[in-house]
Amino acid sequence: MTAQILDGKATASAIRSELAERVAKLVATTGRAPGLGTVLVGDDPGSRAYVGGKHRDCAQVGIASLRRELPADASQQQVEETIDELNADPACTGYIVQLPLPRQLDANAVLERMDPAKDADGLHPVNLGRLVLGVEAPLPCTPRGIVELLRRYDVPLAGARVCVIGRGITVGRPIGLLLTRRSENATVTLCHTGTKGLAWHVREADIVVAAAGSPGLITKDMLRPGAVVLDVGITRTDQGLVGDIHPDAAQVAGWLAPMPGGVGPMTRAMLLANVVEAAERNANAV
Ligand SMILES: Nc1nc2c(c(=O)[nH]1)N[C@@H](CN(C=O)c1ccc(C(=O)N[C@@H](CCC(=O)O)C(=O)O)cc1)CN2
Repeated sequence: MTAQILDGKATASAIRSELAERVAKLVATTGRAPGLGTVLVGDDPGSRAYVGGKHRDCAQVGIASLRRELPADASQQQVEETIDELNADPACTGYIVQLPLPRQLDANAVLERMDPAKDADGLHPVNLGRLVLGVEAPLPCTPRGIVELLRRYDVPLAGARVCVIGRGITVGRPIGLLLTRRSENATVTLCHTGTKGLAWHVREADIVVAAAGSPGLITKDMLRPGAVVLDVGITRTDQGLVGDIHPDAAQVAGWLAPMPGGVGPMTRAMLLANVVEAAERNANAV
């Protein structure tokens, strides 16, 4: 067996076309394009590339770009002043702070300082709290992208056993909250570095979301034959980018969202969706 591909690149491209139409409508009705702001601190090449990709996507769908860059040794105060400026800027519909931040900065304090209504990443504590409460809020982009990718390929979630590996703030923790909503109705096991018997948990799962950042962690012998496998891990090595799913896993999986070309492009598309939805909410509020 060779896994069928959950093609995030093609799906994200289709979503961008849908969003471009919604942006054109917003421009026609409000006279203004939505604006996405990004705050990039330091010069990590990966973070710089992701931010660049976000602005290229914006240009494609007609969203305006507001780029803020700070040096690697920026102080907490400098970052918070940038946050205050974007909170106050009417041209900024929503924005993100590219993570991770350099060590000297308190990322939680930065996220808390954001206006929750402008939080395009769904990572402000108020928005994460709304997710827990089941109240409408912008959703974190990678978890939302995973759910959207599975939905567009008709992969059933109701009753599915999902094993998530990784407990980070952008993927592992929020995906459990999303998938266990009544509308998705999956059962989620969240594994992490303290989990005993990882292979047992993975083998129990119908759907595996690997977001540990540990190259080749999930091997074919760990998988239930036919499982749906999503590779969210990205490690930069001298040999290039390596995912958490070992290449051999494709021999056993039923469906595979590969890295690259699976969940990553969906993350970017969902950021645009969050911005367009914020702009639509603002337009309906006036
Ligand atoms: N504020 C945030 N920071 C981070 C997030 C996030 O959602 N919000 N997620 C990641 C980085 N990220 C977006 O910011 C991101 C990661 C990967 C991709 C992507 O398209 N990956 C490609 C492969 C990488 C490449 O080609 O260079 C793929 O999977 O095809 C997009 C966005 C951490 N920080």
